[in-house]
Amino acid sequence: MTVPRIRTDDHSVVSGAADDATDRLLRTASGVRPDQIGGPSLLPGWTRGHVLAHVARNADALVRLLEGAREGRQADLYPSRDDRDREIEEGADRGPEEQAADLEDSAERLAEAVRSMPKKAWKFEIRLPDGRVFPAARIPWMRLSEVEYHHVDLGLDYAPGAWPQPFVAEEVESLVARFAAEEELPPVLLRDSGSGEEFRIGAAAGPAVTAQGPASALLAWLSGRADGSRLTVHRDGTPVAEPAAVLPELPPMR
Ligand SMILES: O=C(O)/C=C/C(=O)CC(=O)C(=O)O
Repeated sequence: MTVPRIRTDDHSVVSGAADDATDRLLRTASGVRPDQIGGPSLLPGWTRGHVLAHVARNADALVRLLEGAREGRQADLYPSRDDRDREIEEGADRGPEEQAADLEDSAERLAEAVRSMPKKAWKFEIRLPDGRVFPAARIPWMRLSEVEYHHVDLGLDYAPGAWPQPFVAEEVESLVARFAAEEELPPVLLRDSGSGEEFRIGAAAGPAVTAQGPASALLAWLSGRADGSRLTVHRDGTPVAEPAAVLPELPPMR
């Protein structure tokens, strides 16, 4: 089976995908009941309200990056990590209607910032404090990732199986690249049961366990959104009854 691909710096195509993802999230957000909003999300210590407030403030943070790129200067996503966390806390306790309205308004501000980017500004090189450097053209992918992962984090009806295939294919490769040389991580050979593709992560010594499943289930585990219990795991060729007890726990990105 050929997996459809998408270039993560194709800002025009990815912006369309991010808008579609945002529409799906808005549909979910507008159906959240008052008794659900303060309930736990899949992210430790965060309610669904924290997740929705974070996605709204992330749109504003990405507008700051886009404005900086447009003006040819480095901009910060957030004034500081403390400011980021404070804004999320402050927004977490709002009711579902206010959350959904903020999500929609902030997404519209981001869409407007994307629309007003001159062509050459997409090439501006962004430098993040963690040392990563990439063209502004990759900002829409940052947004797509935030929206897709955090939609699942709400722990409502949107599950990893709903992630679009092109998103899954790129993110699996990206997380495999991140974890491939991790000395602390026991080796795991991941096999995509749809395409047959294999990926290896973890550089610690010892034989690899194999974990097989649909690409979306591999990504759910790699991104810390699932414990791997939906994967078929073998150790030394023998099926493992409790995959979650054998697979290393990976941290959820927020
Ligand atoms: O690190 C990335 O690739 C993406 C980062 C973001 O989109 C910004 C955030 O993580 C945030 O808004 O907290």
